[in-house]
Amino acid sequence: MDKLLIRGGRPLRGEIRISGAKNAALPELCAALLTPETMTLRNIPRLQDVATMLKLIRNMGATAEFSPDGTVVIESRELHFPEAPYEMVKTMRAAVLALGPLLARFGEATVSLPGGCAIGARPVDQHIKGLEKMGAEIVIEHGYMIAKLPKGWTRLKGANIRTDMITVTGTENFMMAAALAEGETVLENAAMEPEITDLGEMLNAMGAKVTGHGTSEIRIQGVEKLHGATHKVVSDRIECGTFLCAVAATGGDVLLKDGRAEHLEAVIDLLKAAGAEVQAVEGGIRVRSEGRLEAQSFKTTEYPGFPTDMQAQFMALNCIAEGDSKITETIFENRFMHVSELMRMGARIDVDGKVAITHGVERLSGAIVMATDLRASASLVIAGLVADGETMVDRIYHLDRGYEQMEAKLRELGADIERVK
Ligand SMILES: CC(=O)N[C@H]1[C@@H](OP(=O)(O)OP(=O)(O)OC[C@H]2O[C@@H](n3ccc(=O)[nH]c3=O)[C@H](O)[C@@H]2O)O[C@H](CO)[C@@H](O)[C@@H]1O
Ligand SMILES: C=C(OP(=O)(O)O)C(=O)O
Repeated sequence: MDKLLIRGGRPLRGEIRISGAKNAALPELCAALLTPETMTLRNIPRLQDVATMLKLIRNMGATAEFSPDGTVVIESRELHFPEAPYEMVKTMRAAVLALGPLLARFGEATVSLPGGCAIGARPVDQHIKGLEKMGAEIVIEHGYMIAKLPKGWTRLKGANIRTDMITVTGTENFMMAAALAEGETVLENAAMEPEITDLGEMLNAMGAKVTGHGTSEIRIQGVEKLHGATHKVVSDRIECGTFLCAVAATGGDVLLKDGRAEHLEAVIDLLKAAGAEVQAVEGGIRVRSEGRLEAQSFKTTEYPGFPTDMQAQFMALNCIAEGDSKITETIFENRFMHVSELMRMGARIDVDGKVAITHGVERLSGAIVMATDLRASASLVIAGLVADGETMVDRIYHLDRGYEQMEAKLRELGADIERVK
């Protein structure tokens, strides 16, 4: 199993390019199934989750060519197997995003229930309820959601859907299903993440009629057919935020090309309050930092609030900053798995339910630590970059799910980091 060996203590300098967003690429690969015509997606990141999604859609009968320049060309004229089997869903929850498009275009879908994961229970009840409001008949059998249209129906019907909480992939499933439904769908309490806006733009490029994406009320006027199109995946704000935290923690001066400051306001405001210099520049974001930063308290909330996917990385920064911080996780009930590993490196953290209090220490010391989920892994890498001596991060298959060439990018910036078997 691959591990990362990091010798800490080097500032980061230079420039790297931020990749396309995992959380936009995954729904958009599924959205390509909404048309029999050729779809071209550019700026697709080379990640384990993308490889799993491509395997999934090829398994259904679609063709998908991934070129070295990050372009994926997909054709799904017919699908002989509109299913997302457990084997694939268990390693990538986002496979649930196949449900909406398959049902909308083929009138049937069989998708494994994802089950819980390290960060929480993560049920998909809202996805099911919303699609049922559009007329879908969904039964749970043998761990699978088996969905079909009622007898005599050829399309889903538009509906008013108000979810009990804001759900990102739920909103995406409804947008894709509604694009081919009969009549209008109104999504209230919709997620507003930049990945939702990007999906809306892609659907519109395919001939869909989506308005309000990026606000809490999205309207989709269903059309009979969608056509082929080309779309460029938005840049990954979480990868960008992770590098911002890494530079703020180690000190240095880095240009993050293609980083979108307007998608990271909550994170950037907090980094500035901590004492880092962060500037939107033409074509990216420049971050500079020196000396010890001041710890910052924050609470994770839906976009445009502080993202839960950045909580672990900012916590690593707070651990070596001056003073205490209070971190409240409101999205997932079990997203502090990195705490005990950070403590093994000398961090001082108290956890009580959904609140973690960090007490800044002057230095961390390298240790063997274990990654438990994607962003927890990123926080351990940041801790390793500032720690004295060697840090070995084990189980980095989590990291490979969502970061493209993280160690190569860090090495380019001067970090002493290598992948070992
Ligand atoms: C592929 C992708 O885009 N993943 C992101 C997406 O995950 P994902 O879309 O799975 O997360 P949601 O926005 O759906 O989850 C928000 C909260 O709602 C709950 N919930 C959600 C759906 C449902 O049917 N029932 C229910 O109870 C979840 O357990 C969680 O507590 O948004 C999360 C929150 O920003 C991010 O951390 C993930 O990186
Ligand atoms: C939790 C995440 O992803 P997923 O929803 O794919 O598990 C993440 O990207 O931090």
